Amino acid sequence: MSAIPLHRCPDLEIKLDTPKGRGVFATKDIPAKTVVDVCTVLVLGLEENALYVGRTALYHYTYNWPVADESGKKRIAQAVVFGLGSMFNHSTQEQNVSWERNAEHEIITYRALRDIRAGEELCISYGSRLTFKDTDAPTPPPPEEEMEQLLQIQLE
Ligand SMILES: C[S@@+](CC[C@H](N)C(=O)[O-])C[C@H]1O[C@@H](n2cnc3c(N)ncnc32)[C@H](O)[C@@H]1O
Repeated sequence: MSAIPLHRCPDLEIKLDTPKGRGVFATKDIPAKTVVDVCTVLVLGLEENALYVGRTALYHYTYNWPVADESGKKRIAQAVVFGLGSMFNHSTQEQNVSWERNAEHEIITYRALRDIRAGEELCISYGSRLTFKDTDAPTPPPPEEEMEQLLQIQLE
């Protein structure tokens, strides 16, 4: 019988009313490299996702998952992640948690990328294609400043 050892850091809480909705926060300091959670996933069929799940709120909770279709061609399916994996918000600049897929065992392992202080939110990266307005995206410079920067580059 094969088995997957589970780890979940106990020093966490879900805050319900952040600008990103619910989010995962540290209640104590968490050292770098700590396994924060090991989550199982449910890999959706390619059609199942396109026809049904992609039209529901679950669409915002699934992860890309590599699969092979009937002809052995590599495709990207979607997977529903159970446990805290579905509660981590995205940060473009301040992610402090990494995630690693294990396609064979259908799990994702989340680890602290650095020391995380009590009170900090635990954020991962969703990649560059977001389906929502990022509340902590960097503010672009005002147009005049941008033009000045462009002129500077052209002069150099
Ligand atoms: C996987 S869920 C994360 C948990 C979610 N906050 C909740 O309350 O269920 C992904 C959703 O969280 C929100 N979210 C995550 N990161 C965000 C960010 N940087 N800015 C704004 N909203 C974010 C978006 O609504 C997104 O569709």
